[in-house]
This record gives sequence, structure tokens and C-alpha cells, in this order.
Amino acid sequence: MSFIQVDKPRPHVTRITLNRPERMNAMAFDVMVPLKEALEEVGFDNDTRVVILTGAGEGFCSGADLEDPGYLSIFDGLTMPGIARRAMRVLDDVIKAIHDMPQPVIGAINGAAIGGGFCLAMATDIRIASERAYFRAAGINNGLTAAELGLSYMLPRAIGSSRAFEIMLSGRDVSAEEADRIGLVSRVVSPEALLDECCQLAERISGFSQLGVEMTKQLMWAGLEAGSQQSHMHYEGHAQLFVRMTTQNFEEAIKARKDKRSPVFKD
Ligand SMILES: C/C=C/C(=O)SCCNC(=O)CCNC(=O)[C@H](O)C(C)(C)COP(=O)(O)OP(=O)(O)OC[C@H]1O[C@@H](n2cnc3c(N)ncnc32)[C@H](O)[C@@H]1OP(=O)(O)O
Repeated sequence: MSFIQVDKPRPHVTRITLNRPERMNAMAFDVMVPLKEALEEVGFDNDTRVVILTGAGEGFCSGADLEDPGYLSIFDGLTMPGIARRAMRVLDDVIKAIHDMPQPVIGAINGAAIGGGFCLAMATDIRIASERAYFRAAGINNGLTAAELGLSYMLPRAIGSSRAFEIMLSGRDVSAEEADRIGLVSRVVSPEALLDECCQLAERISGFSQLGVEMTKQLMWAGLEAGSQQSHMHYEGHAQLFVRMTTQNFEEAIKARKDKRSPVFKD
């Protein structure tokens, strides 16, 4: 049985599902290596315009697999440094693959997002949560650091430093309702409505210029790291010019406006 399922619930929308519900989709090697491969593969798929990342069963992802020798070795890095480094590398690669893929990734957070699972959720571009979802920076509960896999970078940017410090240092659960209130997720829906809600958003995004969407994603991430607004505006300007000059999208938008119809973008 494959621990990663890839399917297309709607045209141009690819869903990647962590499929190990009996372990709440914990991050074993056998889950994370195929996840990395699937993300890279889907990133090269011209027919995919939006990706949905979710978990099977009750949980989204319960973090490092506490029964997998590879991941347990993260907690015993001195005696098994090679395997521990490899385990961390695969997790880093998964986060990087999400950022690098041209398509936006919607995290459909269906349940518990714990430790590395919280980090995985925060690596997605947009998060929509089920009422069942909750988040915990569990590294701290395990006697380690909660600052892992980009969480200490992403969380303060998403919700502000005081809330991020408090959540990371207390190791407490953040409910879906609180996550919605503090801006950790875009919205919360019933478990039954989660896929449909994500698909509706994905379909809306799919209707826009593929190049425009890709550039927007990359510029949003670059904006989080930009040294100054001035230098970032320079970068934005060049990207806008590139899309304008290399596609007929803007002409189509103007024509569609005149014809009183929705534009159909080809690039
Ligand atoms: C670099 C990355 C670092 C990190 O990620 S550090 C964080 C590591 N993760 C954790 O510390 C979380 C450990 N798990 C839990 O605390 C709880 O579970 C949950 C809060 C996720 C869910 O609790 P509940 O709803 O009560 O379910 P349940 O009965 O505890 O779990 C269902 C089955 O899933 C297995 N499981 C859950 N999480 C993990 C995991 N992380 N590694 C291995 N197995 C896990 C359990 O053992 C159990 O299985 P069975 O029914 O056979 O007892």
C-alpha cells in the first residue's frame, strides 16, 4: 500500500494525500520520501494548476514517527548521526519542494497538525481547516526545540511574534476556532465541506493566468524575505513586465471586458 495518494478531484487540481491514518500520517521515511517525490513530480505537471495537500483519516500529520528507527534517531543524533541527518534532510526537502513548486499549495488541514505536521501545514501557501483541526508545536513537548522546519520563520510572520512565542514555548493545542481568529488559517469549515471548499478555491485560481499565478506565489514568498519594499518593488516590476511581454493575457482581459464575458487565459 502506498502511503502517498495522488488524484485529481477536479480538472487542473491535484490532491496529494498522506495516507497512513492508523499512525495519524506520522512522518516515517516511507511517507516522507514518496511525499517529496510526489511534490516534485506534480510540480512538473503542466496540467496541474493548484495542489491540495491533506491527510487521510482523523489527522493531518502527527509529526515525526515516534516508532520509526530513522526518525527516532533524530532524537538520538549523537549515536546515529548519519541516519538522523538523512531524516532531517528529507523533511527539509519536503518543505522546500512545496515552496519551489510553481503551483499554489492549499493545505486542507483535516485534523491534528502536530510537531512536524504543524510545520508541514505552515509550509503550504493557503490553509483551510476543518473544525476538527488543531495545531501543536510539539518539539517542545518532546524536550527538544519547537523551532524546526521553518516554523520559527513562518509562525511569527503569520500571526505576530508574541502569539508565536507563546504557542511555540507552551506546546499547547491551538484549536481550529483560535487558528481562524489569529490568522493561522484562512477559514474553518465542517469536515464534510473541507474538500469542496478547497476545490472551489482551487478552481477559481485555476482560471487565472498560470504564469501570473506562479509569479504571484514566488513574489509573495520573496516578499516575506525582502530587505526593503523598494528592492522588492523592483523585482515585482520586472516580473509584471515579463508576464505582460511574454503572454497575450492582458489583451484577452481587455477584449473579454469589452465583450462582457470572462477572460480565457492561455498562459
Ligand atoms: C522533526 C520533527 C519533529 C516532530 O514532529 S516532534 C513531534 C512528534 N509527534 C508527537 O509528539 C505526537 C505524538 N502523538 C500524539 O501526541 C497523539 O497521538 C496525537 C495528539 C497526534 C493524537 O492523539 P489521539 O487523537 O488521542 O490519537 P492516538 O490514539 O494517540 O493516535 C492514534 C494512533 O496513531 C499513533 N500515532 C500518533 N502519532 C504518532 C507518531 N507521531 N508516531 C507514531 N505513531 C503515532 C498512536 O500511537 C496511535 O496508534 P495505536 O492505536 O496503535 O496506539
